[in-house]
Amino acid sequence: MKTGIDAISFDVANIHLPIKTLAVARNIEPEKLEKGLGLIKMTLPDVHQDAVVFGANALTKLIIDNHLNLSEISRIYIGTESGIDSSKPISSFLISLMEQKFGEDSLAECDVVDFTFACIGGVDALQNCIDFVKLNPNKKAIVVTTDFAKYDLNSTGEYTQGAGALAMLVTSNPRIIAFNDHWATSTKGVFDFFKPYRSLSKEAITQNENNDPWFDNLEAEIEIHKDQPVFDGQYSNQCYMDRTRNAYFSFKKLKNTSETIYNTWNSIIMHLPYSFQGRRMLSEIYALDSADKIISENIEPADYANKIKEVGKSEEYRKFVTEKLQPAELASSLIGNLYTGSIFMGLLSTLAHYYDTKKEVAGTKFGFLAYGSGSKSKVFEGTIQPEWQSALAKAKLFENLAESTEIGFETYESLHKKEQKQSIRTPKNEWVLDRIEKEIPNLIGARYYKWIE
Ligand SMILES: CC(C)(COP(=O)([O-])OP(=O)([O-])OC[C@H]1O[C@@H](n2cnc3c(N)ncnc32)[C@H](O)[C@@H]1OP(=O)([O-])[O-])[C@@H](O)C(=O)NCCC(=O)NCCSC(=O)C[C@@](C)(O)CC(=O)[O-]
Repeated sequence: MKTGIDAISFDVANIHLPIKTLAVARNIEPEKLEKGLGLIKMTLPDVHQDAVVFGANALTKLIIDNHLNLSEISRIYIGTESGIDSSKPISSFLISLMEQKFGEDSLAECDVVDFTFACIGGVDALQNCIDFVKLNPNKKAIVVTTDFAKYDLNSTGEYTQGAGALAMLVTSNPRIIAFNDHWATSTKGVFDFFKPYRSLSKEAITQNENNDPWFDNLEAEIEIHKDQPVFDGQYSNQCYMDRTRNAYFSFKKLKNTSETIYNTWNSIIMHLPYSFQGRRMLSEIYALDSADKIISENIEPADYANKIKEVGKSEEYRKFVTEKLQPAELASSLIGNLYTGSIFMGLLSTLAHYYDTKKEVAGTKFGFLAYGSGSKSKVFEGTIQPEWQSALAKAKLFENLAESTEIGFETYESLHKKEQKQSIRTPKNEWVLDRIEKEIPNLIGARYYKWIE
């Protein structure tokens, strides 16, 4: 019995700042962002959007486009690191919104929960749902990944921002991709990127040393949780590289093979915090696992990094990137980081590209290299199924991304600082954040959403 993804839908923020505009405003060479990191646009939520809204919209599309009968859905598992409440998971919001739209108690027997492990939470949810469906082949599960990758203004993460969600139906005998049984993991507890609760004294708030506009409305000593992470960019790259390399070679061990695994993969789908992360990180694995061992096992550690750099710049590696990685990068360049959704957007981008260019990939294997800060990598593979094209006929990924509304730098900053009060786009056929309760004492902070026809 095969198990995997039967249908995919998505909802990404449909307003964007061109990366060139940001580069000029921040005095960064545009070529560094465009040609060095592969960035074209950066998406961000409108006034009425948050992680619940993106997740609810992707899930609603999945249900409607695939005529799903909700009584058949046994699980809705969410991957997210943009939780809006420390107790009530995003899945609890999604259940109430779906019941609002599709009928009271329509999901009353469905198990729901959020998985948080930075960007890899969606892969954890998927693996869990796959195992569940393997044990219960007649049951169906849904994985939703939803996030807003928000970074501080002027930080090195700023140009990698993005927002949106994907929803995936997990079934037996899936139409899109069936996953093979080996899932390799590499874990190490590190502080490369995290979102701690920060204690702020009254004095620190008054001084506001970093001129953070967020402090303006704070008066008392407070424990705050900011959407923006604390991170060390270059160290996070090192952690990404170490975990994915270890997981990749564990995967080889699990498969008990000495063959060059990436050569057996038609496409490689990696977590992409920005478009070119995969190509910048994979050269090491490429060199280490090449059939003719580009790097000799006896190489001196000092020469090792230089050799990897050399390999990364070689014509052969460039060809490899164009063939196996580039299709996954296309959507990332136009969206930015989706955190938990990035790896699945890479899958959708690859398939949408092959769909649009009429390339048949049924029967080929795709390799996945997932990463989440903190840190964990998982490596696994799947085989594209014969019905993948009909299952994705409604996706229209690149047409949808082309309709995104461009905003200027001032609007971007005012959205980022939450000073913008009026939505940029008029919502239609979608969920929106209606209000956040401020008046009723035991409901302060409760968030209400509504469907706009
Ligand atoms: C990712 C970094 C660190 C990049 O940091 P950075 O300092 O902006 O860029 P860089 O110096 O690392 O690389 C710039 C590249 O542009 C090139 N360049 C320079 N100038 C030019 C030019 N004129 N023309 C053409 N190319 C140019 C330059 O040569 C270089 O390419 P390379 O040669 O190394 O391949 C930064 O954006 C950052 O801090 N981002 C936030 C953290 C992050 O994304 N980390 C990634 C790994 S961790 C992860 O993926 C998990 C995460 C973040 O998604 C969170 C989660 O799990 O929840």
